[in-house]
Order: sequence, then C-alpha cells, then structure tokens
Amino acid sequence: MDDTVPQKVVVHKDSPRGVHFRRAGPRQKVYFESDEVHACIVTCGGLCPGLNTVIREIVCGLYHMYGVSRILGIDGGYRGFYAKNTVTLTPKVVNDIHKRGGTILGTSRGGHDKSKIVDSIQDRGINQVYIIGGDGTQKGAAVIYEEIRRRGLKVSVVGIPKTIDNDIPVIDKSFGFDTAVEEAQRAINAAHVEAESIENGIGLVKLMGRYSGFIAMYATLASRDVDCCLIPESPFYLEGKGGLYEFIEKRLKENGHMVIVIAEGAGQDLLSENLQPLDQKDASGNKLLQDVGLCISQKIKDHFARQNKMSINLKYIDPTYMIRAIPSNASDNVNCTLLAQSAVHGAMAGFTGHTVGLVNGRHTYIPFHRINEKQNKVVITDRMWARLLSSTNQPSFLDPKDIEQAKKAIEPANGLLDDEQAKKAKEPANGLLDDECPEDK
Ligand SMILES: Nc1ncnc2c1ncn2[C@@H]1O[C@H](COP(=O)(O)OP(=O)(O)OP(=O)(O)O)[C@@H](O)[C@H]1O
Ligand SMILES: O=P(O)(O)OC[C@H]1O[C@](O)(CO)[C@@H](O)[C@@H]1O
Ligand SMILES: [Mg+2]
Repeated sequence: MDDTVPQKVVVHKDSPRGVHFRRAGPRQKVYFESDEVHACIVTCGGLCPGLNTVIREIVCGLYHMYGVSRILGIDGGYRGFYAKNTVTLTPKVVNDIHKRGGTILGTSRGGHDKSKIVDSIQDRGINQVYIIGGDGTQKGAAVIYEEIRRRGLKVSVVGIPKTIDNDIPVIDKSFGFDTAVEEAQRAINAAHVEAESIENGIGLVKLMGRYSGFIAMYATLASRDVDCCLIPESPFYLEGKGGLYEFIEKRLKENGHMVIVIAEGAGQDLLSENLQPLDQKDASGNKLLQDVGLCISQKIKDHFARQNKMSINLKYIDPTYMIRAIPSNASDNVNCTLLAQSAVHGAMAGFTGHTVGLVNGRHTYIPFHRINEKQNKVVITDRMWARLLSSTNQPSFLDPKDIEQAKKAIEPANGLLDDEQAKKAKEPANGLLDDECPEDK
C-alpha cells in the first residue's frame, strides 16, 4: 500500500527525492463489494494495437479476480455515453478479441460533453469508469473525474494511456508502440528493396507522429537501412549547404540509393497551403496536417529534375494506418494485460482520478494532472537523438542558434533537476508528496 515509485531515477547527489507515484497492484482492503460494482469501458481517439487486449483483460480481471459481472462497453467513444447503445461485456464475449486489431467498442474523436457523460454515468448507476485513450482522452477523463467529484458521486475514474505516437509524458512507453514500430519495419524494408534495385533509388516512408517523432526515431534505429530520419521536433531545410537536397545527392553518390523516413508532423513549415487550409482541425481540435510525404517527394523530384545533373527514382510508401490497425504483438499483449490488471486493482481499492502506467519499469497510478500537463516529445539535445544521428550519419540540420533555442525550450537534456528546480522542490516530512498520489476514498 505504501510503496512508491520515483519519477526520476537519476538525480543529483543532494537533490530532493522528487515526485513519487503509488505503486500499482492488488490491495488487502478493497473499497467495493463485488456485487455492487457496475463498471464501464470506453475507447477514444485513434486506433492503437492492443486496445482489444486491454478491454479483454479489464473484463476478465474484474470477473475472475473480483467476481464482478456487471460490465458495460460504451459504443463509439465519449459520445457513446449519451448518443449510442451499450454492449454487455462478459469473459465469453471478449474471449478472442485480443487477436483482432481495432477496438470492438468502436472509437471517435470529439463529442466530449461533460454533463451528458456524467449524467449517463449517474443514471446508469455506474461506479467504475475505465477510459482507454491518448492525451486528449486523458484530458477528457480528468474533466469527467472533476465533475464526478463535484457531484459527490462514489465513482472511480481510471485512465489507461493509449498512443502509438508515444506522446504521453511520465510513462515509459504506451502499449501498441512496439507493435507499431515493428510493423513500420515492413514498410522500411520495402522502401529499401525498391531503392537499392534501381539506379539512384530513393525510398521515402511516411510514419505517424503528429507532434512527436518517436515512431520514426525507433523505426529508424531498429532498421539500419534508413539514411535520414525527419521528425517534427527537429527542423530541417531543403536548399543550400547542409540542406536535405545536398545530403540526398551525397548519399546517392556514395551508395547509389537511400531511404528516408519522415514523421507526418515533420517539415510542415516547408509545405504550401495548397492541400488543405492550415487551420483545419479534426473533431477533437487536433490540427489536420498536410501530407508531408507526398509534398516532400514531389519537391525532391522537382529539385533533381530542375538540376538536371542526376536522375533519381523515388518511391513513396505511406503505411500510415497499417501500423496501428493490427493486433498487438506478444510484448504489447503482456503490457496491455498488466495495465488492465493494475487498473482493476486500483479501481477496486477505491482509487480514482489517475492513469495507470509504467514508470521506470514499475506499474503505477499517476494523477491525471501529471499526465495532462505536457506532451512527450523527442528531445533533440538528448542521447537518443544523438544515437540516431550517429546511426544514420545524417546532418542535424541545425545551426548553433537553433540548438541554443531548443536547449532553452526543454527541460534539462540529461533529465536532472537544475539548481533552481532543486531549490523549489520541498520534501514533505513523510517523504511522500501527498498531492502526487491518487485520491484514496
Ligand atoms: N481538453 C479536452 N477536454 C475534454 N475532452 C477532450 C479534450 N481533448 C480531447 N478530448 C476528447 O478526448 C477524445 C479523444 O481525443 P483525441 O481525438 O485528441 O485523441 P487522443 O485521445 O489524443 O488519441 P490519439 O491522438 O492518440 O489518437 C475526444 O472525444 C475528445 O473530444
Ligand atoms: O486519421 P485519424 O484517425 O484522425 O488519425 C490520425 C492521427 O492518429 C495518430 O496516430 C494518433 O493516434 C496520429 O499520429 C495521427 O495524426
Ligand atoms: Mg492525441
């Protein structure tokens, strides 16, 4: 019950203990009686490998570990609470679903209406709400939790973080990420085979990653066939000395072919507004991006045609939805199972207002505000990006001015508290930061 997990494992010698989270797991005392539990599960946002596994394991966990049998599936994301039907979930119904991609409950963007959702929870007598989704979904879950608290309802609200983009902070990584990276290898392999089979072949692969380039970075590091990885966090330019065109020319001269991986959110500043207006948003308010892969492919082709000194053969591969619409692999299945079990144990113990997640290799309960305060991004002054640059041997596309700016904009690259932060942090008498632990009813 009292075990905690530190957010930062590497700290200065004299710095304070920092933020700790409650360790997840079964408790000796449970808050809910089995027969009084009425649980529901909802999936929101984009698809991600492993959604069905999490649903399955929540249902089986509640049923087999705690004898809970009243479990509802909410159809079609947040709006399903008030605008759609529900599905009764039993171990039999969910038995085989982990073998399928997608979510048997359906999902959606937009439609988060706090009052209508909490009215529906109240009217149906639901007292455990399991919400599976990405950064937007966790923000929505926090709003629901606050409203439930305001109304004084005895309802546990638990988030299970889902994102192939890996853009949720604090947690080590989200379920589905490994599967997506693995599937991306197939596209990169195809790009490589095409590129090396033809003179001056270029294989260009676009991968998901709206604001965070983790999939592109890990897929590149895993593959070894990638010559250049472009991500939203690392600005790049096309023309002139040190630009992308110059690098392409150099690689083609050296190797006769090359593979480029580009994350969907990279290089948006280089694109024209002709594909869609720049301020267009999806139903959840996420900015709709232009197809950077298509635009950059065309620009590369035009450049080399204009130059007339080298004829190139570019093949553009866009596996976007293929990497997230598949079932989770073995390691993600394990990950999903443990997350679902942690969620069930926490809710049964009466914890609420938190997301379950792996922190430094341990399962924890993380208060919503910690998850929602920022977005996880690749830190281009940190080790991983440096490792990638060493692996591909690509230019950093940065001038010293950009490096200085990036350093100022992010937290310290080595993850250590600087002196100022260290001074601000105070260690409470019992060594635990009370407000960092989910509320215990
Ligand atoms: N700030 C917010 N407050 C309340 N609800 C929100 C907020 N942001 C998003 N939501 C709701 O959360 C749901 C999912 O959000 P979104 O479409 O951004 O996907 P996500 O959870 O971020 O997943 P992903 O981006 O990984 O696909 C939507 O129904 C949306 O209305
Ligand atoms: O087309 P949709 O369903 O909005 O999903 C696209 C988005 O989903 C994500 O994969 C996040 O789930 C982003 O990388 C991508 O921009
Ligand atoms: Mg999101």
